[in-house]
Amino acid sequence: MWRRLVQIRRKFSTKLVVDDVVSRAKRPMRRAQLSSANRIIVKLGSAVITREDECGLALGRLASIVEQVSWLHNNGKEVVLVTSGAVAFGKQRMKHEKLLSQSMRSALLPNSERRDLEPRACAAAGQAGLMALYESMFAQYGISCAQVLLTGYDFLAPEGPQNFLQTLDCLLGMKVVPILNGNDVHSPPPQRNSDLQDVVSIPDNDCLSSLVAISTRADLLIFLSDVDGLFTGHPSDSKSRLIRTYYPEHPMQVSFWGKSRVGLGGMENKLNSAVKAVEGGTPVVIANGTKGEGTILDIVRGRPVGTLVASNGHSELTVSAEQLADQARSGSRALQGLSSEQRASVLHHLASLLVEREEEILAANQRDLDSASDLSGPLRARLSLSPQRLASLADGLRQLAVGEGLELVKRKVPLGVVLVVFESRPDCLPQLAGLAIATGNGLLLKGGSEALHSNRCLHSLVQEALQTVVPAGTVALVDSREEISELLTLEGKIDLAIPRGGQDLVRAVMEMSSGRLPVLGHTEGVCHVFLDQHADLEKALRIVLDSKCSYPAACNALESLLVHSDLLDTPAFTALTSSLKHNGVTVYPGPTLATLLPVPSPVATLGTEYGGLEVTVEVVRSVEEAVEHVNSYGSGHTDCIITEDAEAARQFLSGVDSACVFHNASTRFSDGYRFGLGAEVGISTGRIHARGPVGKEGLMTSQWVLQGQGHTVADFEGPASTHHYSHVSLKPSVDRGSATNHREPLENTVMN
Ligand SMILES: Nc1ncnc2c1ncn2[C@@H]1O[C@H](COP(=O)(O)OP(=O)(O)O)[C@@H](O)[C@H]1O
Ligand SMILES: N[C@@H](CCC(=O)OP(=O)(O)O)C(=O)O
Repeated sequence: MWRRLVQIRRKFSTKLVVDDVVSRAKRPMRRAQLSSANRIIVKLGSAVITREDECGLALGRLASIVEQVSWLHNNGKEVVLVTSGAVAFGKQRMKHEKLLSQSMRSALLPNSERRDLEPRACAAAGQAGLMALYESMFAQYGISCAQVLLTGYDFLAPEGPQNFLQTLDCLLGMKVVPILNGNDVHSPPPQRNSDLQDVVSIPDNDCLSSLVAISTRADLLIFLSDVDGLFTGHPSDSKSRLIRTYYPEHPMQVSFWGKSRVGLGGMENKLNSAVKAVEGGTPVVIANGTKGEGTILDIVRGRPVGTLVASNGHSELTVSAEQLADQARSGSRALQGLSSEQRASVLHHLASLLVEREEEILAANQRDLDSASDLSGPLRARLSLSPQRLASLADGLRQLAVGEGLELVKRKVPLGVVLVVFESRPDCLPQLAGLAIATGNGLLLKGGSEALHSNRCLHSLVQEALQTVVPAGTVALVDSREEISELLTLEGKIDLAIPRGGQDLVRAVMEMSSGRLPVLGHTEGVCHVFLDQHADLEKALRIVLDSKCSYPAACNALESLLVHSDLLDTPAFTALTSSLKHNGVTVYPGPTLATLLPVPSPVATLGTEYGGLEVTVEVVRSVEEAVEHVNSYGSGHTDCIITEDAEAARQFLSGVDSACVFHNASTRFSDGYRFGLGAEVGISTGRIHARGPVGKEGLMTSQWVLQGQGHTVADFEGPASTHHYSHVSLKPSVDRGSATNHREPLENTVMN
């Protein structure tokens, strides 16, 4: 079968393939681009068309497909249907006929003349029924359709495929939906091993669709089958995974066996046909046509449905999302195999590169800043790098490199592969890479497009530092948003997703992953400082100014200042507000303050993260009220009380339910580097164990190691038990792989 296909293709290619096919084929294709596809070929496999119980056509499914095709057609797209199912449907009809006439035939015909169900005869019978149905369904939408039956000769004729192309053009021009199938009646008899010279049949409709896609220069070919797409192995095997994107330039390991209930070609043939179509310039999506409604429209809208087979633009660097995850996983394993000294040397190398290549990094950063004129003030501030920032990043990496190696029984192990999506701040990149290297994790990074050049520059330095010891793919930079949505569905390939940015980003990541991956949320920072009536004015001034003005774009900057009502008429309050103004800070009164002082109208909403030189000032009457305000309007990030009254401080620190609660200290201390974590994965405002600035421990999990000497549970439990659990604390044991310095003593169960 495949030899015949190759033969047809070879002949076909020499006749038809036009120059621009090569350039069309080399265009990289992303899902989002599918929405601009104009000419779309939809191929329906036999299993989509016929019912599972072999009783007739699957009317519900077909109606939904016809409805979607009609919608596309009525919205200006040129849709060509390629329908299989004539043989399968015809077989059902003929079986019925055969049963009816069985007794008569067996009486009249000698054994030698009884015939089995002949596929060509079945196709002839089935095709008429199929077309009748399509006609009546399309008529519901006011659309006419036309039958086009093709053979290999249509492609191989001396004059080329122009005859049928002209017919197609004419039909499309007249807004008629062409419905294609192979002309099975012209096939050689099934038992004959055909002479390749005389081949006029096309092996199957996957092959036919790809030939049609290439010759009509279609923008998209959709294969609808009875499985969700191309899997790494047979879909019924629990170890198989759906492949979301397949780049022919980077073939993946796929095994094939079996076909659909009634299919002819099988998945291997479908993939081969898809690859040919891609080489001819048409991207392909293989998806399930038997479940759910709207699959075709979802594909055309660029949603991550099925498997996209497309060119990556022949880029050596582009690999699929899954391959990126696989590379990061094997990189993580390689990192785990390194000694702590080797890992520390990578971190030191990266730290030196950040300092030595300062000029290169700042130039890349300047390119981003130059093209970011429309970015809001806070985002622009976060985007900007400086020599000081690079020096402190380098310092943080050197801190990460210090490992003491503590022996643990419940040992710490890397999570595996972590995906971090971050906005604006390029300085996140070396921090996150450092944390991943220190903990032995593979890392996939997606930064904002506004920091493209800075991120690429910093990532190349990470690769440079890494490549002497582990594969470069251990820390990968992901290019497109589309890859992120694919990566977020890769259960088992990615162990944790961390969005670092505003609430919108966190929400988008959670939605895209829809519960398939654990997500460690780092959301906004609406930090409060409460000025108690027993505050020291001098401390208050220093803390408030530092919290607000030292880096207003940071998530740990002050956004809401709460002032005890007793301070309102004091020189302390006046001094504080005028010094804020003096430092360029715009003050917005809260609703209560607005009723007490002759100030302009109050802020519309409390709990705003300004990210710039702006602050809300509100009045509260007690510590309890301050605590309640913070818990209601804060984001659970960092909140501080300024007071000399120990009881007030105790009340605030125990009442406020945030990741970080401070007494007489700037909110800006809330930071992984300042907490001695070297660098931070992010600041978690969630309530799981990783809370506040999350350093290496956020990228680690644990593993229990049990050393026995032939112990069984029966030795400890039940009437014949000879041992008992004593749960005595033991000395810590070995820490696998990580160059980390876990100091917490862990308890171990001893069995005697
Ligand atoms: N690696 C694989 N991924 C997906 N499907 C596979 C794979 N290997 C074999 N198959 C089989 O391929 C079938 C789809 O191909 P095919 O029988 O040609 O379908 P259709 O009739 O829709 O053209 C599926 O039903 C599945 O059983
Ligand atoms: N012309 C044949 C095509 C068969 C075919 O290619 O089947 P499938 O592999 O299900 O797409 C028919 O209509 O049954």
